[in-house]
Amino acid sequence: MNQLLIDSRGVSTSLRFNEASFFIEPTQLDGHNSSCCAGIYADREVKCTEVPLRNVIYAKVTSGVIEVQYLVRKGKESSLNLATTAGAVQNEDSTRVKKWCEALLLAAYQGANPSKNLKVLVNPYGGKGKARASYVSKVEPIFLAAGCTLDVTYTTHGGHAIEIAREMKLGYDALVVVSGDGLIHEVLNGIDQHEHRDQAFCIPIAPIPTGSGNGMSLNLLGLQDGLDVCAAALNVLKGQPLKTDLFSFTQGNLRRISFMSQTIGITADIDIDTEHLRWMGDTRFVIGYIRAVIARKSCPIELSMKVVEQDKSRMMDVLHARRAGESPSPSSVPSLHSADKKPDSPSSSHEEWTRFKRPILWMYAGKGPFVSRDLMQFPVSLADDGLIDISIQEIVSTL
Ligand SMILES: Nc1ncnc2c1ncn2[C@@H]1O[C@H](COP(=O)(O)OP(=O)(O)OP(=O)(O)O)[C@@H](O)[C@H]1O
Repeated sequence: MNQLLIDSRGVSTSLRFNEASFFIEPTQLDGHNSSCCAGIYADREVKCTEVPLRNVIYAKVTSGVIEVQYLVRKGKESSLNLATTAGAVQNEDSTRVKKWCEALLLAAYQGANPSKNLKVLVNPYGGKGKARASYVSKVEPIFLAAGCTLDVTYTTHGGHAIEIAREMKLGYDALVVVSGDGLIHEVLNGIDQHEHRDQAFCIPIAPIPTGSGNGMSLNLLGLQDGLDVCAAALNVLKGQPLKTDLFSFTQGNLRRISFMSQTIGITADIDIDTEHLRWMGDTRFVIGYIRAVIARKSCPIELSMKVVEQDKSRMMDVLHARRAGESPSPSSVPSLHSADKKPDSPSSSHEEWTRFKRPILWMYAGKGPFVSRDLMQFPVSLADDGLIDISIQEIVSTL
């Protein structure tokens, strides 16, 4: 039977797991186990804690004391926190207890190694400036509990992450970026200059959301968990690598890699004009947007694009088919273009380009869906569809 009895702070407690969950359940002191997941123990309520196996971080036994660490929520809507159940094992031989811990870990990690080799970058300047505190108090304890090897660098200046990623050793299981999207942008551009660029691009990048927008984390983990640093740390340990498109863009002679969005007009100004409002978190973008819309600053652009789809309902059909697994993701990813290869231009290509030349308030191009919690800018975007989604706000008369 897959159950262990421990003495946890004077209370006899049963630990067991099945293929979905790990259960911690106080039992009767006389050793008679309650058979369900809630009951009456003495004159107080006995509660069984059910933890999804995905949230189990580690289990070990040392000198007859077992310790299981896992992430739990205090309430349905609250964020995850690291918790520990520990106690002396009752009437069990040590070999069986060791095997029980191994079996729990095997189920919780589905055979993967919990103890990962991680390169961690922390940007103390991002968002509200709380990255260092969040990392030390919440994220690092989770990695250490899982037995990870950590190589941590706190960035000291803008551009620092480019330098680190450019020189980075290969062989990390993941590159953990404790910041917002700006630092991820730097990391990708550093990797783009790496001596072994293709291999370096294969190291998964895992965001821990401590910036302002945190679009990448929201897109990976969803609205409930996208801003939860513990959920993001869990993703580092348990997530599966996901391939995503990158864009290359050139401004003057400078070529850069972009992963989320490029924008022109007031949406670009918002980011820059609200730098002094960092203390507000992502609310700074809402304030900036309202101010800019009232000012209605016109932006002249000329845009040439190869249009794949303009019909919104057909875009939704494609999205639903992918989500339902009816249409497969692209089986092979095109190889990376070298930095000196210029994309074809409207004048050099025979393919059909659509030209747009009217005054606008903003043009937003990229992948999503979210660029921040309040802005689902690219609702039908898929990570690997090979497309850049473009939305344009023309200036319309209010008369
Ligand atoms: N120690 C530092 N001091 C000043 N700036 C830094 C430092 N370390 C990194 N930076 C810069 O901070 C910029 C913003 O970082 P980050 O993306 O983490 O936060 P954010 O802009 O608040 O979040 P988001 O991009 O999600 O809106 C980065 O592009 C980087 O150039």
